[in-house]
Order: sequence, then structure tokens, then C-alpha cells
Amino acid sequence: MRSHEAGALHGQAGDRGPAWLKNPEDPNQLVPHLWSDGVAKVDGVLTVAGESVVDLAAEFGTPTYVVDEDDFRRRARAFKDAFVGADVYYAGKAFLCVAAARWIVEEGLNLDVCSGGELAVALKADVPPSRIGLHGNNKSSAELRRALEVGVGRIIIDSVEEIGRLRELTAELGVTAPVMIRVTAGVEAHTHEYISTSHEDQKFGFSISGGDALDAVRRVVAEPGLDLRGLHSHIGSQIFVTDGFEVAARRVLRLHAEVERELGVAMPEFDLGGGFGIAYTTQDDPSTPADLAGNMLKIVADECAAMGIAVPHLSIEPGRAIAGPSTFTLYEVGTSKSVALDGGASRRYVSVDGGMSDNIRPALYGADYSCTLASRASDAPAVLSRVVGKHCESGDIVVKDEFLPGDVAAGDLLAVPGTGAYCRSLASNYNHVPRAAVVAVRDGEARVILRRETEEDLLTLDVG
Ligand SMILES: Cc1ncc(COP(=O)(O)O)c(C=O)c1O
Ligand SMILES: N[C@@H](CCCC[NH3+])C(=O)O
Repeated sequence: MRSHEAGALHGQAGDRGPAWLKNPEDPNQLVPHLWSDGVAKVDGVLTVAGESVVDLAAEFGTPTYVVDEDDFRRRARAFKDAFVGADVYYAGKAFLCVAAARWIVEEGLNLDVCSGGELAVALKADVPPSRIGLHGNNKSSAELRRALEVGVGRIIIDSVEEIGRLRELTAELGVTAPVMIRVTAGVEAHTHEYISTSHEDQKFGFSISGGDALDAVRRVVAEPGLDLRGLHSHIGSQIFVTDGFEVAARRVLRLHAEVERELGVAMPEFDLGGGFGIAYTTQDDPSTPADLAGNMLKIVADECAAMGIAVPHLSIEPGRAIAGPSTFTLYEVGTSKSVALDGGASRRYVSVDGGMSDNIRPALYGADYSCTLASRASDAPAVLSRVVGKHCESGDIVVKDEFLPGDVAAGDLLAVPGTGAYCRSLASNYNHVPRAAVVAVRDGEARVILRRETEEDLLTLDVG
């Protein structure tokens, strides 16, 4: 993740502030690569797939996550088309509901789930179990049992205990479990510490360098109920540079070759994980699926040739890069105030009707977003503004610094792009705020795919 400190705290567009900020010249314009393909501005009003956000807000309320369905599908297809011959597992943790799971299957992808809950959504969506992979560093026996009963295509083993649980369950159910082993390659991915997963000192996977990975392979091949399909490596999330993937692929393939040669165990598959970065601000410059595929497929082919082993069947697990850019969050402004700062500067705070309950990423990772006035055009001079939520935390920031027209006021709609991944899926009910709806728009038609929670929903849980 690239996070940027905006030094300028003050006022007018003439002050400019940091160069990376969105459109200081004309805040009515959009920066195209931050928005999904179907988004445009018509006379200042944001539209998606032909639908005006003013109409969407009137019909569905705010805050609402608005998904450009064609964009989501197109990005899914782009990975499938680019990674020729590989399987693409969409990482459902980024965003999952029945509709999204159906889109994934229809576009020819498989689905990665990492809990019993995500598995339940996949099954409700009729995802063929053979196209589901189950992840998790602490899968319960109940989750593993369900996965085996329905016949998921693969289970990615993450601990020695899990091998024991699978031994007992496969024996009891009389089935064989197709499994992969998640390994850590000791790579320091260039991303936020909390979403980096391949350095040694963390909870996921078996370490290659410490010998735990090879030990796990030995244990798995000794189990008659387990069918070892291959190794799995996921180095982290929101990564822009491919060198981490390259180093990880080399190290994992070396282990792959060692297993084949020294243990005589053929492993037909290899999963490179996900983690491909997207643009949240003008500073982010993500690779296309075609570029990623070109690099990664070549690295694997070259490395296998150098080691004299057959190229295993590859799979990848993108989540954010499919779901993230497809969605913006639509908020209504409730208050606006200017706060005097030391030295005579001031900061404008614009409060919206959501916040850290629908997007925890700024608070959790210092993630940076952009936004635009979505409901009208404005000629008012741009003012450097901080968009904040309605929660009882001063860290409840939606967009840290953005140029917005100086006349933004209560009743205006703001839209924040790039909120399709890890926003609804990480949403909370903090302050007993019901979770926002997700609305999909396609060809001028809008439909709710996840309904808004109600206070009644929350009160139902409270059994006194
Ligand atoms: C095992 C695994 N696969 C895939 C992903 C998806 O990552 P991203 O959404 O960054 O593509 C994750 C999350 O980081 C993960 O833990
Ligand atoms: N939740 C993280 C990504 C986690 C990836 C899952 N392993 C984010 O928002 O960036």
C-alpha cells in the first residue's frame, strides 16, 4: 500500500497542496483510472452504467456500495483470459455474496473461501464444490467436515493440527481430501505489515527456510486420506512490484523440485496466490492482468526449465484486483465545518452518513482514498477537505485529504471509488450503525444484492 501524507492543511485550490491530489484544477472532473469503466459525470452528476447516483440514493438510501457489475465481470474475465491454462480462484474474502459468487462462476473462475460462512455463501450460490478452495489458518473440524462432505476441490493446509483433523475426518467419512500446503517463502512484500503474509514472523503457512514446509509435505504424503496436489504461496496484498512474486515463486519451486526428486512425490499443481494492487489515488499505478500473467508465467516456466521439472498446473487467487475498482461508496453529507489550525491555517471537515463501519481501511492501514462531489456540478473554488464518518472516533476518516468544491453542504452526495474490496467484507456495526446495502448496476438497471441491515436486525440479536 502506498500511503501519502498530505502536508497542506489549508484552504483554497490556489494553495494546491500535494501534487498527487486528485483534480485541484477542476474538482468536477473524474480521474478515470480510479473509477470503474461504467462511471461518468453528466452535468456534474455521477452516473454508473447509465444510472444517476441521485436516483440511486433516492431509491436505495445512503450509504450504499454501488457495484458496476460489468466492470467486476470484465476484471474477472481479464484474469481468466490472461492466465492462459491456469485456474483463477477469486478470493471471496475481498467481497462475497450470492450474486458475486454467481458472476465469478459465470465468468469461468473458481472461488477461494476461508471460513464456513464464506463456504455457505458459495454453496447457496450453487458454486460447484469442485471449483471451491478452502483456506484458513485455523479451520475448525466442523468447517473441514462440511468441506469434505460437499466435496470441495481443494483444502489448503496451514497447520500440523489440520493434518490430524483431516486424518480423522477422511477416515470417518471414507473420502480422500485433495490438499495443498501453504508455505511461506520468507519474502518481505512491499505492502502494509498487516497485509504482508510471506515473511517468516507471522501466522500463515509453513516456513520453507526453517524446514517446516518439507516436514509438512512428509506428514501429508504419509496420510492415505490426503491427496497432495501441490504447494501454495501467497505473499500479501496490495502489491505493485513483481519482484516479491518472483522470489517467492523461485523458492517455492525449488521446494517443489526437492519434493519430487527426494521424496519421489509428484505434485501436479502450484498456486501463486493473489495480492495484485489497485489504484486508490493518482499515485497508484497497477499492472494489468496481461502484464502480470506475462511476468509470472515466464518466471515459472524459466524456473522449471532451469530445474528440469515439468511446469505444474498453475492457479492464482486475485480478490482486490477484481472487486475493488468495480465499486464506489455513495454517501450523503450531513455537516461541514472549518477548524482553525495553528499558524492561521484551517481544515475543513465534511461529515458523511457512514465511515469506519463501512470502510475500516483508513483507520486500520492508513489507507488513502479519493472522492468526488457526485450529485451536482459546482463552480465554487476547491477547498482541501477531510471527509470523515459519523462514528465516535477521531480516526474515523473516510478520505484524509481531497479537494472538494467549497460549497459542499448537507444533502450533497459524495462518492468514494475503489471500495469494492475489503470494505463491505470488513464492515462492522460499530455504534450500532446498520451495515450498508450493496447495489449492482448493469445496463441502466439497479438491484440490491445485499440488503441494508436495519436496526431491527441488530435488535433481534440482542436477546436481553
Ligand atoms: C491466501 C490468500 N489468497 C488470496 C488473497 C487475495 O488477496 P488480494 O485480494 O490482495 O488479491 C488473500 C488475501 O490477501 C489470501 O490470504
Ligand atoms: N483486508 C486487507 C487485505 C487482507 C488480505 C487478506 N489476506 C486490506 O484491506 O487491504
